[in-house]
Parts: sequence; C-alpha cells; structure tokens
Amino acid sequence: MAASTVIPINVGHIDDVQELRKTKPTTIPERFVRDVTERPTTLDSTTTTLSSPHTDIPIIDLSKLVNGNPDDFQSEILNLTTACQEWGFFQVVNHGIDLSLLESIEKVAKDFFMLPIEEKQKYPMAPGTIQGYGQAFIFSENQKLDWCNMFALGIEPDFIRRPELWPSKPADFNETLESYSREVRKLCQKLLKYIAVSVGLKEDVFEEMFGVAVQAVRMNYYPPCSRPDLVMGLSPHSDGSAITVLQQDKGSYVGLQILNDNTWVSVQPIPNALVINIGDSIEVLTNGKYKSVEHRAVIHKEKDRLSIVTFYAPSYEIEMGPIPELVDENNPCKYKRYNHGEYSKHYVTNKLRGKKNLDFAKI
Ligand SMILES: O=C(O)CCC(=O)C(=O)O
Ligand SMILES: [Fe+2]
Repeated sequence: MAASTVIPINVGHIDDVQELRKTKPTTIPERFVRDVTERPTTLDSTTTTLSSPHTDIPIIDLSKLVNGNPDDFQSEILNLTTACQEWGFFQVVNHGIDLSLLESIEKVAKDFFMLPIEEKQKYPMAPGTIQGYGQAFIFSENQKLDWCNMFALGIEPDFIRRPELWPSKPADFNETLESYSREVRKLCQKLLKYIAVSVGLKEDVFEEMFGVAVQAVRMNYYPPCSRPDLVMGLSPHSDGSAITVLQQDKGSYVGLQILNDNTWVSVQPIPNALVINIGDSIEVLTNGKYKSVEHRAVIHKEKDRLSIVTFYAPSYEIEMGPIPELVDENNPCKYKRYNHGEYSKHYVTNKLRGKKNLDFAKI
C-alpha cells in the first residue's frame, strides 16, 4: 500500500454489506450483481451452492527449513521451488507463530466487524484511499462492488501509519495487531530467505534489497449472501506485494480461489496453517520465474468468513527490475526498471482487475 493520496472522485453510494445483509433483501442490489461473464463460474444449479474443483495447493513445513537436517532442508527447498513455480501459492505449517496469537487476531478482527456501524465509521476509508473501514479499489459510481467489508491499516514503515484510523474498540485491537504484525514480519523475512535460495540466489538478496519493507494489513469480512452465484466476495486480482500472508478464520469455508491452468480452483483451508502467495514484486525480481497468481474470494449462502491479510513489499524508494542473475539468453529480460513507489501508486489507484496492473512493469 502506498501512502494515502486523496483523489477527488465520485464513487457513488457504497452500501455496507453487513448492514445490507441485516435487511435481508429479496433481491441483490444491482451494484453487487456481476455481469454474467464475471460471476463465480462453476455452480451447482440445484442448490445455488458454489462448487469448484478443490485442490490441495502445496504445503511447506517451515520447521524443515529453519532447523531440519540437510536432507529435509533440500527436499523442502525443492517443494518450495515447485510451489512457487507451478502454483504461486502454498500453505505454510509449523510457521512458528503462536496459535494463541492467531486466535487473538482473529478475535479482535471479528469483534471489530461486529461493532455497530457508527463505531466502525469513525475510521472511514476515504474514496480513493486504501486505509480504514470500507471498500477499497472503488473509483467510479459505475463500478461493481464486492460482497465484503474491509478494514485496512498500514503498519510499517512508520510514515505510512494513520494513527487516527487505529480503533479504540475492541480495547485490545491495537496491541494485538502490533504483536501479530511483528511476528508476521519475521515470518515474511524467513520465507523470502528460502524463496531466494529456492530460485538459486543468495539468501539475503531480498532482505538487503528491500530496505525498510512496507507492511500493511487488510481484514476482509464476507457476510453470507442469499445469491452467492451472483456476487463476488473479492474481485480477481494479483497482489502488488512481494509476498502475502493470509490467515482465514477457524472453520472457514472454502472461499479463496486461485486461477491455475485457466481454471478457478478452491483452496481448502488447513487449520492453523497460513496461506502464502507470490506477489507482483517477486514476479518482476525473479524475471517471471515465479509468477504472481490471480485469485478471488467467493461467498457462501449461509456462512460468514474472515480473512486477515498481510502484504509485505519492498520499500518505496527501491528500483525494481529483474535480478541480473536471473536474466540470460534463455531467459531474456521481461520487465523494465522502475521505482517501486511508482508501481504501488499505480496499483492502488486502479481497480482490482486480474493481473492487468502488472502490464505497467512489462517490456
Ligand atoms: O479473503 C481471501 O481469501 C482473499 C483475500 C485477498 O486476496 C486479499 O485481501 O488480497
Ligand atoms: Fe489478494
């Protein structure tokens, strides 16, 4: 997320999805109804329950990388290479973050979303910005809305923080988010080290390059919807980050889908695991060897869902472009050199639209 810039735009009226849900509408408001081509594709027409192939995306056991014997380390690095190259997504187990902390962040996030709307609206996401409570990436009154309420905050570096948007309720929200973010930051640093090794680079390459990495969190709350076949929880997109860490609530239904081989496949949640995905910045740095992958969230007819998503990205000052070791005559340079801050700005000032934002970086 880039530092906020206020853009004078007319986004029209954005319904709060939780409030909308309370009114039990018999028809879904037009602004949430997707064009036929954009609806969740595979549908069990008898039950209006969404069904799509479930795939077990790769699982990485971090403990084998952090303190495994050399054989385990090597085989897990190979798994990581496959996961990043063929999927761009994996679930990490034995990630070292206390389960009690995962539970605490889930609790404060849920408690926040359950507050009265008047309380949540004390922290509004202004049109065209990406921090606070509301709906991000809406830039016009004609744009379709996602079936989702979001609460997003910049964490690091300090200058991206908007302290006025940090809520006073629930009382332990801020403290919990600080502890959680510290742990997730360490996890990202570890993962990037192993991702570097897995692509044949020295382990500190990203750490050294990134400077004070940008970290932001977005909590997505998806209420149920009587017509999940018509709406989208979160529009298809790739993340602008280097990597993203996604925590789903305990007992989450299958809501995250990723585009693999042109098919939307559902990610089956594993209790206490974290979902990791490659963002656009790693795609550029690895010269496309590891690609960011388009993903989206779909909605359930009866159940709600919460995801807590951390984006970890290079500092805005750094110059981006493929790492020279990954460019040769068999792998010609596919991306230009640009300032990462420019890309972040480009990303947050456009609607979510698959991988289109990355055209910015392509030669
Ligand atoms: O809720 C999910 O599963 C997806 C969230 C996501 O992709 C995002 O916030 O960028
Ligand atoms: Fe995402």
